[in-house]
Amino acid sequence: MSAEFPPLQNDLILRVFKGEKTERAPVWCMRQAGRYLPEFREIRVEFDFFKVCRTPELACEVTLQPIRRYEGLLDASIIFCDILVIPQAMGMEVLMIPGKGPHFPKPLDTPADMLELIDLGDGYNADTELKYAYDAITLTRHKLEGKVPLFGFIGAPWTLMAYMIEGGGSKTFAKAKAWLWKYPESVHELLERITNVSIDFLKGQVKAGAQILQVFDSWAGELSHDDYMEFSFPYMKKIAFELQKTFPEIPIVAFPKGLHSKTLETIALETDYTGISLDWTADVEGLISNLEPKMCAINKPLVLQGNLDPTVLYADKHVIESKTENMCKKFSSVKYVANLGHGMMPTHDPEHLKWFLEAVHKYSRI
Ligand SMILES: Cc1c2[nH]c(c1CCC(=O)O)Cc1[nH]c(c(CCC(=O)O)c1C)Cc1[nH]c(c(CCC(=O)O)c1C)Cc1[nH]c(c(CCC(=O)O)c1C)C2
Repeated sequence: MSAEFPPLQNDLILRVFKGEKTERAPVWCMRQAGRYLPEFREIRVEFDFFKVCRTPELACEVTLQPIRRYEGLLDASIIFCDILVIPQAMGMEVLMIPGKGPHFPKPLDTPADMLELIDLGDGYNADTELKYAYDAITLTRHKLEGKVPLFGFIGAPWTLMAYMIEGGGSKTFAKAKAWLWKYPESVHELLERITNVSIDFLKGQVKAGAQILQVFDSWAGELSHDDYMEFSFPYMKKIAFELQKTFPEIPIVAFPKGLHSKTLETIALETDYTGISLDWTADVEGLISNLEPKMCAINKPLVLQGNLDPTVLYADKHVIESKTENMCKKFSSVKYVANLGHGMMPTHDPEHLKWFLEAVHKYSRI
């Protein structure tokens, strides 16, 4: 399958995920395609958000925009899509309201509403329902001309469940968390169903040409360690297990945003994730000193990704450089992929991102 694609010219990030020491840290950014780029906003004037996701030529174009703009500075691309295409594929309506974010006109209110959800399966499967995403990935692999590898992604089951119940973003996640205590059996059924669709979707993305995968558990930090272990961990674990079983050569990264060291350690030690992406609140030095000997003992390299606070990109060049240098130093003893601790923001200045990328190139060199 991959033999049909142009040969890869920059495999830095793939080598890090294999546990190799590299000449410098590879770098990419979550939401590197998006509203902070004027060329993206131009496309969004004309096309609705999900229209862009569903039109392979448009999704490919916006995926390539940052690769073109930051020529030679980014070491990976990520397919333009959204985590909410899974709830859509399961039959829920999701709108993207400009300036506000995702909106579900009919969120799940009680477990009875789960009856209307569709499982991808016989006659209605991920291959047909999410074909647009696979076509976008295949087209993008060709159009990238082997410049950098392409990430595919999904949202973690807990994070998707939270959106499906809240109907959009939330400050407290009170509705989604109330389900955990009121309807634990239905919650596990729902998480299992989302997990199975997600596994099919990730496998389809790899078959279409994705070379690395990331699972975004953006709302992991809303759960205590014990609740994370009950309501997110088993499903996260199953996803990595199934993907590694089928595609052992494809790295898979977990981004469990907002978790503390104990839970992060459990993910590193007890799952098949190739790497863990950290946000800026993580205790990097503490995590590395505790975890590295334990990973050594199980013969698994510790690969970490992250974690500059995205708001640092509002600072001037000098501050961005010194914060990036400091970040690179903290991770220098492990296999490391530089990134932000969360996504680019619409009000970021594209020039400031360039300073960050250049600083990684400069300060992560060994
Ligand atoms: C650019 C963009 C995206 N999604 C949304 C936007 C902005 C909307 C617009 O253009 O109008 C709406 C869009 N979609 C979502 C949100 C978050 C809403 C909220 O805060 O609750 C918004 C504004 C939901 C979503 N969507 C995603 C996550 C996980 C990462 C994270 O935590 O930020 C989440 C939580 C993943 C995502 N979403 C996107 C990507 C593309 C690839 C890239 O990174 O360049 C990715 C990986 C693309």
